[in-house]
Order: sequence, then structure tokens, then C-alpha cells
Amino acid sequence: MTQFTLGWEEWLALPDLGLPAIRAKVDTGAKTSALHAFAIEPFGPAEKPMVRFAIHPDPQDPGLEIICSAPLKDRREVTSSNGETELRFVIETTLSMGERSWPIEVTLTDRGGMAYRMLLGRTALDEEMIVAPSLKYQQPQLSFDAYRAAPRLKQHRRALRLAILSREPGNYSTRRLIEAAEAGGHTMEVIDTSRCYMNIRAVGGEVHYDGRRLPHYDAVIPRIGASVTSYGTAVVRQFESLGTYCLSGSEGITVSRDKLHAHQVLARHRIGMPTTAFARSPKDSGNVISLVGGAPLVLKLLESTQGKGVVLAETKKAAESVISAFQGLKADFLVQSFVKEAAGEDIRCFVVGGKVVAAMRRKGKPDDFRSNLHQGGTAEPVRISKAEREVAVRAARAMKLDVAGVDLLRGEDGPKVLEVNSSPGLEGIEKTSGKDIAAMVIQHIEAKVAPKPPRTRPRRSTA
Ligand SMILES: Nc1ncnc2c1ncn2[C@@H]1O[C@H](COP(=O)(O)OP(=O)(O)OP(=O)(O)O)[C@@H](O)[C@H]1O
Ligand SMILES: [Mg+2]
Ligand SMILES: [Mg+2]
Repeated sequence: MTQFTLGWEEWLALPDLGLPAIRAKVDTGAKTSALHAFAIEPFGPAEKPMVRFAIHPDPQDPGLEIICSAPLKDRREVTSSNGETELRFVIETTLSMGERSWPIEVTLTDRGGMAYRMLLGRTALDEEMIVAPSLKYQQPQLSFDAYRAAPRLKQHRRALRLAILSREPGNYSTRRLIEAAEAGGHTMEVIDTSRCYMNIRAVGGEVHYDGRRLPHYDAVIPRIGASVTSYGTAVVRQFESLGTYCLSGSEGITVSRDKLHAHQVLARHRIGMPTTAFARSPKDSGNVISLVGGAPLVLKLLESTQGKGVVLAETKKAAESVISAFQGLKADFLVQSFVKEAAGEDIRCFVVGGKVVAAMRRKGKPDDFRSNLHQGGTAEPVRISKAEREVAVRAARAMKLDVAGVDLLRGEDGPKVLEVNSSPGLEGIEKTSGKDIAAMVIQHIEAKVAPKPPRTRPRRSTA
């Protein structure tokens, strides 16, 4: 075997941690190796514990911060060179130097002031390796520029710590998202939205749950039920202000839940929809009916879901009596022209990251103009036109939603968007399309929270 010589200072890479270049001090006086990490937090299930930490690989550049995660191997008492004993997390990872790669054990310690981000101890060295104490860089030199170029090469995939905000841990969508996250090597915790409590302040706001502060999540998937929209979006806003990526933003959830607001936003973006009007005073009932072109027309309670507050009025008389009933209940509603040619069918386009990843056609019961599955409708896969695809993507974007269920009707003069759902269910769409939509959602999150290409700067001498 050829001799492998190391100087007292060497460049190395820790590819499993997404660290392409680290300058290390080789210290044969130390037994274990150490990596100077901060914000060290264990996470994950007891059978498969993980640890998440951050590191500034370049001691000269505090702006370059990389988040790493790794399987947790042990916790161990380590005595450092200054004689202090510290309980440290231990991970195992691959070290690459020159043409060689081998597994090493590394302890994590928060000593950011150290000039070297890594100390290579003797247990990380093989028998045939020689350390030349008076020499440096016996192995190829690397550069911190690798961090500026890396994201464009192969994206490093690290285990993410994810949370889903849901009051229904057992429902199909929640279960599938957990499965997909775990299949991708991530962990997913289910948090009951209504049990989150918060302190609100400019700096250092927190989210608490069951007596403890929630840790930092790489991303949060809000699946907020209509009954807790207001509180739920406040929780989402709190996560947003902590800098956590939320799959559906608070603004998107709020707007999409309010039919009036949603239609105004869609109209502003020139997205086709049925002619829509609204009024509050009983004096204007006749006026709004004529605004949408008279009967037949559709009346919708603003907070309706699952088609429950959606009524078809075949005649002007019927429309007037439903309107007066709604007004009597002090319920806000909108009035919409009836798209007859849609014939009780609507199209659900499932949008992920600016693309329609699946679509289905839903058909109501034979005597129902509503196509909601909750009203007993059926669904089947459907091919959608280019115009439909475009309008669905634009509608999701107008609502500022990365993941959305866009419902549209096939009108005589093109697609007409009915609504944009911020937490679209996965069951119907996965079963009809046969696609793993949950995995697509997780992949979208991975792409979103992967380290951004750090700003480019003139190259600095690193020797
Ligand atoms: N203007 C319209 N013309 C024809 N059919 C309509 C019209 N508006 C709604 N429908 C039918 O009624 C169904 C329910 O309407 P809509 O989606 O607006 O209500 P919803 O209560 O928000 O339902 P969900 O949120 O569960 O999808 C639609 O899927 C569609 O089939
Ligand atoms: Mg709805
Ligand atoms: Mg609908």
C-alpha cells in the first residue's frame, strides 16, 4: 500500500454532512476528532436518533452557515485540551482527503472561537498513515469557494426536521406525508395547531407546545382545518417570523379561505372565473342578481367547504328567497353565474411548486350540480388542456401558494376557477392518479430548504 502522509494542517471534506471543504488541524495528541458546531439539537425517534447542528466552515466568514444533520451514534464524556470535561454528541461520518475516503467518529462541540473548525484525532487515522509534524498540506488543498459552487453541482441532501400542523394525526393526508418524509430520510412531527401557544416579540419569538419550546424545524406543513383558520394562521405567522419555511404561507391560507377575498385576488390577476358579485344589504338583492345575469345562479356562503353552503337557484324567485334566508342568518355569501355546461363536473388540479402534478375530474351524484366528493361524488383521472394547466398554475401563484388544489369548471369560453385550496387532500388525487403526490410535496420542501447558493465574492487567499 502506498504511504499516505498528512501534515499537521490539511484540507478535508465531509460529504455526508454537505461540507465540501474544511481546514483541519491534525492532532495526534487527541484521541477523538471534534467538529466545532453550534445550535446542536438532537431530534427524531428514540430508535433512530438524529442530531442537527450548524457550522461556519470558514472562520473568516460568519455569513457562511451550513446546517447539517446526521444519525446520532452516542453521547460521551470528552476531556478537551484545556482539561475540561464535556458531554458531547458523537456522530459517524465519511471523511474524504485526497483520493481516500474512510469512516470516522466525530464529536460535536461548540467552540466557535477556535481557528480550526475541525480537529483530527488519532482514532481517525489508519495505521499506514504518517503524520509529518513539520509539514502542512501533504494532501490536495481545497477552497471555501466550494460552498459557493456546490449548490449548483449536486445538491446535498440532508435529513430534515419537519412538522405538520394538524389536528388529525391519523387522517390519510397526514399519514401519507409522514410516510413520504420518512422514506426521504427525514423526520416529521405532528403538532396540534390548537395546542400551540406563543410569545410575540420582535426578536426571539417562540412557539411552545405542551410545556416546552418547540425546536427549530426546517419546514412546517400547515394543514389547518377551516374551524381554526384564524388561530392556525397566527401559528403559521409565528413560524414564518422565526424564519421557518411554511409550505403554505399564512397569507395564502387566509386569502384562499375567504371566498370573497380569493375571487378579488383571482380577478386582479385576470384569471377566468364565473361572474361573481356580492352585497350585504337586503335592498341590493335584486341588483346583484342582475349583475351576474339573472337566474339560474349559484349562491355560496363565504365560509363554505365540502359544498355544504352552495346552493343552485333555478329562478329569480328562488334566488331571492335563499338570499333573504342567508341575510336573516346574518351569513355573508356571494352570487355567481351558473356554469351550466360544466354539467355537475369540476376539475381538481393539484399544483406543486408551479406545476400541475396531477388532475382529476369529479362528478356529482346524478341529481346534484355540485361535484364535491363529500357530497357523494366520484373522481377519475383526466387529461387537462394547456390553458387549464396554465390557469391552475397562475391561480396558485396569485394566492402565493406553493402547494394548492385548484378547482375549475370547463366553461364554454375556457376554464373558470372556482377556488384554490391551501391544504388539498391527498386521498382522492393519489388514488385516481396512482401517483405518489406526498413524495412530490416532500421533494418540493427539500428543494426549498436546501442551502441557497451563498453570495459570490472575489476569491480570498486561504493559505
Ligand atoms: N358557478 C358555478 N357553476 C356551476 N357549478 C358550480 C358553480 N359553483 C360551484 N359549482 C359546483 O359546486 C361545487 C362546490 O362549489 P365550491 O367548490 O365553490 O364550494 P366549496 O363548499 O368551497 O367546496 P370545497 O371547498 O369542498 O371544494 C363545485 O365543485 C362545482 O361542482
Ligand atoms: Mg372551498
Ligand atoms: Mg370546491
